[in-house]
Amino acid sequence: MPLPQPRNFDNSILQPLDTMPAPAFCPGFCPVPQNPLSRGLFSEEVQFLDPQVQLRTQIHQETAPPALFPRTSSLPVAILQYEKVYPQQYQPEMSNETSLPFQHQIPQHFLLDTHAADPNLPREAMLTMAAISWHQEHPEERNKRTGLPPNIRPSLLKTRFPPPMDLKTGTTSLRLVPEDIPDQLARGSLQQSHNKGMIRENRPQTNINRLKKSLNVDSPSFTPSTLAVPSKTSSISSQAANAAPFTPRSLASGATTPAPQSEPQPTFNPAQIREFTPQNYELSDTALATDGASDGQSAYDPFSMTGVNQALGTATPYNPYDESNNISSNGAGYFQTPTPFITTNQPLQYHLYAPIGPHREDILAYQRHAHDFFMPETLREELQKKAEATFQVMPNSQLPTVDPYHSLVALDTSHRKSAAVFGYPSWIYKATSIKNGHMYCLRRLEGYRLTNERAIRSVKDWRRVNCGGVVSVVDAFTTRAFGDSSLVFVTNYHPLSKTLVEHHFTSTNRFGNRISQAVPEPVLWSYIVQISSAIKSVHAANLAVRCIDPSKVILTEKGRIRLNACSVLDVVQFDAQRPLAELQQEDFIHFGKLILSIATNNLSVMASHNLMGFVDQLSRTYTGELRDTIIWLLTPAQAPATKSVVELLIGISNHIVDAFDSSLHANDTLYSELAREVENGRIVRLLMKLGSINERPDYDGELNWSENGERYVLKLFRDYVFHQVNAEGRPVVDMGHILACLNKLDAGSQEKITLTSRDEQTVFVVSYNEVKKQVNSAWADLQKPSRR
Ligand SMILES: Nc1ncnc2c1ncn2[C@@H]1O[C@H](COP(=O)(O)OP(=O)(O)OP(=O)(O)O)[C@@H](O)[C@H]1O
Repeated sequence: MPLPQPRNFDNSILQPLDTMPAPAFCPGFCPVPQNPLSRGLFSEEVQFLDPQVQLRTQIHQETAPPALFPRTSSLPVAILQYEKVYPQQYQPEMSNETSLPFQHQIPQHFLLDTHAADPNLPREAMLTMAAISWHQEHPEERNKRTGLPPNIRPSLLKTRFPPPMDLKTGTTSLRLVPEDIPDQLARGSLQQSHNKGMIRENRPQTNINRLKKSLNVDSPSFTPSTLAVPSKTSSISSQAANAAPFTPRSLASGATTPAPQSEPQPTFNPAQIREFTPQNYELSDTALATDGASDGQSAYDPFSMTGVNQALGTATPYNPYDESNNISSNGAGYFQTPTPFITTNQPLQYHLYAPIGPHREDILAYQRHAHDFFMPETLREELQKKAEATFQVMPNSQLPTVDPYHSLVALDTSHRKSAAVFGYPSWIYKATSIKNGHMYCLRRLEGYRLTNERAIRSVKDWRRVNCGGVVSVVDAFTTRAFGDSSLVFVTNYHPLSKTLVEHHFTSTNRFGNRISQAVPEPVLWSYIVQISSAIKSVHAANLAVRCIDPSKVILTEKGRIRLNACSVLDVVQFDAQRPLAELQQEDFIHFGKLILSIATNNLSVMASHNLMGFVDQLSRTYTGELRDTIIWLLTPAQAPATKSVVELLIGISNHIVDAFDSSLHANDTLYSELAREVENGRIVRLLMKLGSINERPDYDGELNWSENGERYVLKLFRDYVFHQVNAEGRPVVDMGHILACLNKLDAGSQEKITLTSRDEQTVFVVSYNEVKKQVNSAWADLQKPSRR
């Protein structure tokens, strides 16, 4: 079969597809990403819409410039800057500006740095100098060798995925299409594709018969009717959307009548195809040309900020995320009635979230790990473990319900209970309150008999103590639910907390021997500052802590301690009626012993009366200032003088400032993490909206609701974000791309993207802002009450 000769191609590369011999080398286009990762052999598939011909050319890797491919390159190259030509014309035709034989159409978003979350995307393409000069220097030879009609022009075959990145086999596709497709063919093809309902076609189009039937973006049949006659009600004008890509050539050149109108056909009227008819494209926006200045006319903009709205002259009638609109802002509402379900005790798979593999430190700003978009793994794991501990239940538990607390879980780590601290063995449980669903910590003193009602009422005073360094006391009562007479103290629950004994005195080496490691001095100062602040609050409430013991101070987060079991001794030793001033002075001594025991790593300090030996040990490891502070705490004031906590605070003010500063830093860090999660929360909301709209089987009796009007663009947008494929039809899975797209959608960016229908016959160029309005409009539809 004699092959038609494309004007711009050396006919040596013309091969019929069905025989498909090894393609001959032909200099041509080579999209070359700047990122050195993507270097490698690159081939291009060139197809002609001419039913007879499909071409395939192989681009040799040696077309790459020496600078980019030092090992293999030898030929000089010219670099095409597509940014220059793209905004003016998206029409797949030869660019006069560059006087190059083919213009490789790369959608603009591939060229933008902001889109560079995927480092694989090329930002410019190359044409070998050899190819340019051959085409320029041999016009006659080229005409002689290539015989395609002059209306054959190249265009992109696939635009919905980024040009490929496969190191070895990356391919992209060009195709050549006639400038004016015979109308019969066009009509037939479009009708077919319309009837097929845009059935997905994933495979690269290699079938000539398919080409016969299909259209391309050049076809005038796809011209929206409203583009031909721009009107005020047209929601997307070509000017507004920079929608040159949608403009048939005749429109771009100033003609107002596209080809189909000059030859009316009863079988096809593009204006009847809802997908391509902009009258439903944007329900309320009449001024897209003003770059979103008409936002106020949309039903609502849930993401708008007041300041921005003012700047844009917009008004938001209803913002569903406005705090005032929230029905319930208390997350605890979700857990109000936890059911005591039986669960196998499987640990969460924390490792699944952890970034695995080598960490590359030398990556550029835009080459980020997916994990960079989320909170640090350590923090996430800590929070998840705490959540898991909080909602842990004990299947088949023998523990009773202690009204109003149920689902008791024992927190004690040992069965051996000493009565050393309170005079009674004490047990600790986590429990859920039936009143509000919150978790509390129950401390049960076994075998306690209440003799004086006033004793238990003293706990009420502890409710007034509101200090971050004290575990809040909620309630106290006696109960026989455990089969004995028990006294129960209810305090706040801090999941996965450890006592200072567990934290500092139980670490062992691999032989089971205790490690005695000196606790760093800054840690001790941090404890001193925190406990001083707690004591200040307690003393200010006319109470005494009484129980400052390493086993009754809990570590709830890293470096964060709280005084626990306050109020217990007030009840248990109520009858002793010791004066408050004496108890408060005693607090300083207990405080001094606590720090001394941690500093010397010796628990016997707490019971010892001769402390000077321990104090002397301090000077080996710690500064004189710490030693002096401990001595001050341990030394009773000479009567009638008393020590006050304010005195202490003045003495350690230096360290208080340090602690305050590090607390501010920690606060800042958490705040920025929180801000990052806020963005992720927004993305989840966007996904929920898109998920509700996309592929909805019917809406208000309308079966194709999710396929029609603006929803069709959303469907294509979903493909663009989630279903990208490379030239071989393989999925391109890039979380960076997904997140970047969704963030831009959320922000309503003016950046334009190219959306291609699944049969690759229709191309929309829309901005994220327009897609965002479509999402909001469709979402508003869904929220409307039924019309029936
Ligand atoms: N409010 C609380 N929230 C969460 N866990 C707590 C709370 N209070 C104590 N715990 C945990 O319960 C466990 C037991 O605490 P407890 O005060 O009984 O210490 P202990 O070392 O068992 O002392 P003792 O031998 O005197 O009973 C510890 O792991 C502690 O971290």
